[in-house]
Amino acid sequence: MTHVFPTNPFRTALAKQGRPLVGIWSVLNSSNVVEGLAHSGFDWMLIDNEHAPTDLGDTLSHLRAIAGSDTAPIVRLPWNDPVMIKKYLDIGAQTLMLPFVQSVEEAKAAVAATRYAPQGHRGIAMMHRASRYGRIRDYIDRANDERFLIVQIETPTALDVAEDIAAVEGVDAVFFGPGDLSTLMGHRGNPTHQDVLEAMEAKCRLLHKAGKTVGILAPNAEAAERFIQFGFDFVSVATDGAIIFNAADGIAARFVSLSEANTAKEA
Ligand SMILES: O=C(O)C(=O)C[C@H](O)[C@@H](O)CO
Repeated sequence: MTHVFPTNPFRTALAKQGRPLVGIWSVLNSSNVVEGLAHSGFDWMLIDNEHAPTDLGDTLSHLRAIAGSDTAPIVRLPWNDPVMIKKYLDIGAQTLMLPFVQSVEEAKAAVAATRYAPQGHRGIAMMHRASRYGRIRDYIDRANDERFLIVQIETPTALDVAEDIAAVEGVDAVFFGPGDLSTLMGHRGNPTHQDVLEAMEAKCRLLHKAGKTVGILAPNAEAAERFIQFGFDFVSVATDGAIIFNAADGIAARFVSLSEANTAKEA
């Protein structure tokens, strides 16, 4: 039986759709939620290992839950760390997002960690999920080309050199983090401050001129509309936690007030 290397689904979606890809951010660390959302129609889903209690083993379960759907997984690692990068690639994460990349040197180090020699220094193993436990015979030959690396631009320092970071060979896309960026621009708690939005959009224009792929996380639905209309290449429009807890808060408030009103009427 021949086992074929899966082409990178996120790269395929970017090439195929020709429109901003719509994504969802998963922080709840639940394979049931990931599996359910994988069939909602989002183009991509980010499994967050930076700010969620999600670890390597959890991510493995979530990748299994999303497999077979039309939603492309992206895994955000806790940090730009070569040891973590190796482990996540070995469990079959093909599209990685790395937080807080601030310089060309850091971007180059990230790229090198994702590639086998001679282009990089990813450690070699064959018996892992990514190679179908050794059954994809050309895994090592093709792995460098089938991974997709997204680095986050989320500090003013990184924003200043975003074109240089994006130009590093092997960086496939950059992604703005408005939460950290706004804080470090002096607007803590206000990721949709006009100065922050305009700075990211101005930089996106320059990156697009240079032919680069640019993603962004929308802190709310209005920002999501704005970013899609602006033409960012991929936009996270919601988080699983916000969807569930906002809906739950509304339902609880509605029926608790009904219950209170009814009880007051009866008294
Ligand atoms: O700085 C940001 O914004 C991000 O990097 C995204 C956040 O970390 C994410 O957790 C959404 O709140």
